[in-house]
Amino acid sequence: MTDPVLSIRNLNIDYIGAETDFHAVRNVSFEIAQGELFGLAGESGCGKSTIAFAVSRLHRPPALIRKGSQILVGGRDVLALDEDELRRFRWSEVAMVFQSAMNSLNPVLTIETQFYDVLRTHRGMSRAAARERAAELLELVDISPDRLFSYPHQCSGGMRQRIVIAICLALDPRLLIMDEPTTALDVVVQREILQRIDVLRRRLGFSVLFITHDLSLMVQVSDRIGIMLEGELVEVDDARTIYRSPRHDYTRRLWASMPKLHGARIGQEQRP
Ligand SMILES: Nc1ncnc2c1ncn2[C@@H]1O[C@H](COP(=O)(O)OP(=O)(O)OP(=O)(O)O)[C@@H](O)[C@H]1O
Repeated sequence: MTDPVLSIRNLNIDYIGAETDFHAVRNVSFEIAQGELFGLAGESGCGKSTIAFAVSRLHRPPALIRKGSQILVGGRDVLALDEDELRRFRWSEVAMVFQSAMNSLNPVLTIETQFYDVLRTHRGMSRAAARERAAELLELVDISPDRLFSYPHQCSGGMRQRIVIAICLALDPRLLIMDEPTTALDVVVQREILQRIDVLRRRLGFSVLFITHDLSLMVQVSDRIGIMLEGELVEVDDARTIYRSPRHDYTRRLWASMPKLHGARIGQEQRP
């Protein structure tokens, strides 16, 4: 793989306890290429979110990244960034969409003002320029620019989540981390949002780290998938191979627990 967007090497993360420490992420290494959609799967508590938070340095005590761990984004050593560098790095290099992201919009501000806050703070944009850019970004996620003047409560859950994604894309990040981004939404809306992400990453070239419990959606949308078990990454392969010919017994059991797949992979539906 030439110049991966994300490179994780020997990542070890502990949760420090009063009596004992819990080794939540164990010697994990993987890479994500430019434009690649990488899915991370595994049972609840296996360490997926801990990795997602560490990549954007959003982990907080008691989480502690052990010495010897390495996280590079676009070749930069994320673990060595100081506070100023981190502020610039977040949003512009890596943006993160959480499960509850749609509730993270400020209820008393219009959508337009929320775009403006990000674009003014990070790019020094004027209100008029920010409005123009915000309208373009809303169109990317299939939302009419008229919505700029709505408040979050006037938008549906699916629309709010797409607005958050549009705000995340405002600064052209290299990597979008999506941790259970659509879990609170109904399945049709979930699929529509992932289809849109798939089209956008092909068009704009950003990479995606995608975490979900919806394994069939993950298989359909991902290029490669990593399987985690009790803090370790036990298998990584392209989505088709890992689904059809899993090597690890745990991966087999994981697939056995999910409903059978019907229909084409999302990316294939988009291709002519
Ligand atoms: N603040 C914390 N203090 C102590 N242990 C924690 C803390 N946060 C997470 N853990 C533990 O670390 C392990 C990994 O948690 P993590 O949230 O990364 O798992 P996950 O795979 O994302 O789970 P889920 O799919 O349920 O979100 C779990 O055993 C969890 O109990």
